[in-house]
Amino acid sequence: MKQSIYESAEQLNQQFASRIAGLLEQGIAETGRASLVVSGGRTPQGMFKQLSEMDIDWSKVVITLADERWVPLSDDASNEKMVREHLLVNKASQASFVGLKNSAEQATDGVAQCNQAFDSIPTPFDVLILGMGEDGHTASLFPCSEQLSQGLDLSNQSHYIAVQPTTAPNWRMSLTLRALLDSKNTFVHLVGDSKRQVFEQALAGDDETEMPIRAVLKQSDVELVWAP
Ligand SMILES: O=C(O)[C@H](O)[C@@H](O)[C@H](O)[C@H](O)COP(=O)(O)O
Repeated sequence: MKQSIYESAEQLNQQFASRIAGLLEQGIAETGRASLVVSGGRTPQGMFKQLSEMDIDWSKVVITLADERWVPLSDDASNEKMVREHLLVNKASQASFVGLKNSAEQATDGVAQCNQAFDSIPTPFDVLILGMGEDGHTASLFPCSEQLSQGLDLSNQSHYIAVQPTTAPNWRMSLTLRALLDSKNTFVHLVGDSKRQVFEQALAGDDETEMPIRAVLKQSDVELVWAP
């Protein structure tokens, strides 16, 4: 597996952001548009700031999320809120954004609308950036959730799945494994020694229901991007 290891999170943020910008430019040159799928959580925030300042034609870029927490957009747990504050600013404010949280009361009732909105995202994705939780979840494919098997089922035609983690608050909306695999460039972006250890553990084993990130690692050409 390709690994890009940096000395510090600052160095990672700068260099990773410029690589992503290059891949998006390449996508625009090839097809006129490009898609960037990002994850929520804390890890990407510093990198988003750097990326937002990259000088590319953001008006041709569609940004979306790998997963979302089913909370109002004003809630601090909202990944869309975080992306709007950290990524859809500066030059990147010209990008289009496809959010996952919609007006459905329950995440399960929001899946159909997410699937419709998916049509406006160029596929295969140009860039997919995944995070990972300490339990081996990625996007919102949580090992503890009842819905995991549907999320990992490659014959599932839905692009999204509503998920209830038992170890984290809020229902989620997540891209399914099948949708996650349809990307030209897939990165797992991790910071810190404990995440690195969990990642090594994921690489060393086989059981996808124990650590769902394994399903992505086994089936796509993932690059690890890491800093201490
Ligand atoms: O909405 C989310 O929770 C995510 O997209 C999730 O998959 C995240 O990437 C990991 O939980 C890591 O989160 P941290 O970066 O906060 O550790």
